[in-house]
Amino acid sequence: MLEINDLTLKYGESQILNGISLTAKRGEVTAVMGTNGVGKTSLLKAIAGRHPFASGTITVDAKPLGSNAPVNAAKAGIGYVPQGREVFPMMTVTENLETGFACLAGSGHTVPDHIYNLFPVLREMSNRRGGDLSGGQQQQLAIARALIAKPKVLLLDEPTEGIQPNIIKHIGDVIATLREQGEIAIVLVEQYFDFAFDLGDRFVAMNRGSVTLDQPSSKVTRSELLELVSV
Ligand SMILES: Nc1ncnc2c1ncn2[C@@H]1O[C@H](COP(=O)(O)OP(=O)(O)OP(=O)(O)O)[C@@H](O)[C@H]1O
Repeated sequence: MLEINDLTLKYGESQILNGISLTAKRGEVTAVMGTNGVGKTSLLKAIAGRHPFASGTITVDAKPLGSNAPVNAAKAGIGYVPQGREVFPMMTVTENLETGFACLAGSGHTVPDHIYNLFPVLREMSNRRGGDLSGGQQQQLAIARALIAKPKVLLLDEPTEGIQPNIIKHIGDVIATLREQGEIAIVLVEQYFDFAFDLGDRFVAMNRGSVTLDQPSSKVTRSELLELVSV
């Protein structure tokens, strides 16, 4: 379980997160929503160790994460799929996937079948360069790479952005499968409202670096949430 308590984050003198607290449980999709610039990506970057937080705590299964150390976050069980995917364009699909092993001890790891079963297109394209894949295929590769190290928490930053509808549907199905397997806490940052609304077990709405709503799906109506996260 991921627990965030009173987290603040700054870029220089600008405070962007003003005391964020939230909990994401295994086997649940926690959807973090809000308009452009409210701090959703910054929150994920803090959890993933990509940007230092100024104060507050982040724990995974009660163990605190340090600030600004991506490899330590990965070792602690954080899988991060950044906005824009960050696929290595000159490396093959298999090589991209193998970078996911970097935070694991030992060597000689091979990509497990269950990863290819979730994303069959990656098996077909295993020798193609990352940069030659379509946006949707790259998104699947980025999610698969994050799953390689068997994370306890999966952070997804706008996985539907710029992706064609049939692949959006497939990514939604994969997220639902991961939820059913019950081993990962999924934190979904998403601007595509209905995608997030259909998948979310818990909704966290943000505005100007603060949480304005944090409720299970049973206690939030579509119109209430839509009003909170619309411009
Ligand atoms: N590296 C940075 N340096 C300075 N300011 C930044 C930096 N990254 C983001 N910001 C600012 O921090 C605020 C929050 O940005 P962030 O990307 O976290 O928001 P967001 O909710 O994810 O928005 P979006 O949906 O557009 O990605 C914005 O005002 C943004 O301009």
